[in-house]
Amino acid sequence: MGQDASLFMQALSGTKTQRPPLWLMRQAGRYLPEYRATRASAGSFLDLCYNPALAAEVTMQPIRRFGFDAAILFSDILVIPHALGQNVWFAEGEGPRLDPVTNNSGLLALGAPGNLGKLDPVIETVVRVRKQLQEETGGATALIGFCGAPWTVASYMIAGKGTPDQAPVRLIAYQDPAFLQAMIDLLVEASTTYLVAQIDAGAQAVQIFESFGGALPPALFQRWCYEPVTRIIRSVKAQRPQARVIVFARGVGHNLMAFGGVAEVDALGLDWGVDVNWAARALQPMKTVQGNLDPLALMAGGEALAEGVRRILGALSDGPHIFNLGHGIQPTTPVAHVEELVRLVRGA
Ligand SMILES: Cc1c2[nH]c(c1CCC(=O)O)Cc1[nH]c(c(CCC(=O)O)c1C)Cc1[nH]c(c(CCC(=O)O)c1C)Cc1[nH]c(c(C)c1CCC(=O)O)C2
Repeated sequence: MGQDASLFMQALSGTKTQRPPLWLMRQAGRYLPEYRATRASAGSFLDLCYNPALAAEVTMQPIRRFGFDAAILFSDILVIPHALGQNVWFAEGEGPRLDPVTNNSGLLALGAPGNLGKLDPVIETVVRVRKQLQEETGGATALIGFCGAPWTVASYMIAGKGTPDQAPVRLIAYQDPAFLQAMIDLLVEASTTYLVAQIDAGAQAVQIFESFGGALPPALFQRWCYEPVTRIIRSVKAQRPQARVIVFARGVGHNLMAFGGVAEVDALGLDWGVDVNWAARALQPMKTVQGNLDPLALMAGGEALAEGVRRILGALSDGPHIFNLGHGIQPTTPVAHVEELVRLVRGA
């Protein structure tokens, strides 16, 4: 079965499909009891990311339960700094922690961008998932690989944790742009190598998560979001033209138009702050759009969920559209609400 046989790949290739394909950002995770069970048996979160059998298992869990149209590789955006030699760990209940890198000597202590051997188990996970998808869905479910965008990953590398408004990286962007540029360049190179490896292992599409794009003032957007992300995409597409690329730049508003003008971008992710009627007019004529249900409408369920789904389908059904949330699913979301979402989107 060719890759265009899946609804998801058709939509990503610019086709308006009969119903929008559906998947959810962070669809493998703590809202699923079977994830919590596997996670408990794996050891640490990074142990789970680097265990191909278990990582493949949790990637498949939401596919088996909900029949989503795409699976997303189970890993994390912070495996790149980890592979480059930065100390990264996930403190229980606190989120990611890293030993901060704040100057050139810290950067020089990290490994070369081409040396990503630590990520071999993640690449092995991609191989396994693609095989399982082929066996269990006949290829009807596509496989998405991913990485974080350089600005978002750099914000963790510099601050050593998640920070309100990404103040540490923003300050460095003003105080020491040469250092930040060196870090971003390292991440562009490593991310490109990593995405090409995921594609070669079986990922049909890749998504770049610029989760903290909204922290960038307009004057800084071009240099720290648009340029690094576009460099990655152009390089990946030059090497693997068959791959499809989704940009999820959260909080950048009308700057999504900039990515709409990049020929190598196939789809634009819409966060829950984007007006879908604007997206239908301004973005969808250029690109497939993906999103943008508020994850809290899904958590709430009932009429809030039904109304959110109706509004999105009403605005975006005239062009290529992939149904998704406007950001990752929250851990306390009831599974029954996800089942309801699937029914609503499939019109069943
Ligand atoms: C910023 C970011 C991170 N990781 C990611 C982003 C970008 C997307 C976004 O903005 O949400 C991306 C990510 N993280 C994870 C995936 C796996 C695939 C999937 O989407 O199902 C993906 C695509 C697993 C994960 N990554 C993490 C978990 C939870 C850890 C656990 O199970 O203990 C999972 C399932 C940990 C993580 N990893 C990160 C944070 C902030 C946290 C802690 C917060 C949280 O727990 O949700 C960094």
